[in-house]
Amino acid sequence: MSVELQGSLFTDAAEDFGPLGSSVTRRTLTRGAWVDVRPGWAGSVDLFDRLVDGVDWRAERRQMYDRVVDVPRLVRFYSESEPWPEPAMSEAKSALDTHYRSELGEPFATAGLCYYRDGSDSVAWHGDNIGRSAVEDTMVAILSLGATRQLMLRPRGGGASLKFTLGHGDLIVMGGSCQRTWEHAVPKSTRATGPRVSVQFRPRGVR
Ligand SMILES: O=C(O)CCC(=O)C(=O)O
Ligand SMILES: [Fe+2]
Repeated sequence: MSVELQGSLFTDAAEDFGPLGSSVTRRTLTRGAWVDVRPGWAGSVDLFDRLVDGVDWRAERRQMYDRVVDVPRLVRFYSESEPWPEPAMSEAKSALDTHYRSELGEPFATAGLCYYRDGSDSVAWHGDNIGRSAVEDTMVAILSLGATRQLMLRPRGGGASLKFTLGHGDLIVMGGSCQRTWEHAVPKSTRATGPRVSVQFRPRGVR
């Protein structure tokens, strides 16, 4: 490997998950909810490939009336007491903690991974409101890797939806009351769509 290449790799690695500082743009929603966006937070890592190949992905099943249906995506949830598969995930968490700790009042603790194999994988409208987020303000930070997909948000109970286009390395943070007053979804895409991995960081007791 040439010295020059080593140099550029070093530079790129140092740029991944850099301090969020003023690179984050906040959009205030209704009812005490907000969304922060930081495009291109992790542009240079090959974290996507390593997660796709290295994680023991599990099919998600969900009770729907009297049937159990497959949820069209693969998932893997890491608690805080379990080793995470990639050091880069811990680096991202550290940078998130540095930026949000005082506002959030606690560190991010868990990492949820979702693998959308193509455009027919999706997640339906929901709030991450299992646990404390059913009654408390909190934050859910999402690092999007791989193919570009839309994350939609809409007020719970009805109202116009907002579309956030998430490309490789983009960060979006849903905060305030967002998990209980708004819903989010990743709709199916009819376009030819490559695979995407979503990494969600949540505080303890929020799911
Ligand atoms: O794919 C995403 O970024 C969203 C995932 C999500 O909302 C969830 O797993 O709760
Ligand atoms: Fe969610």
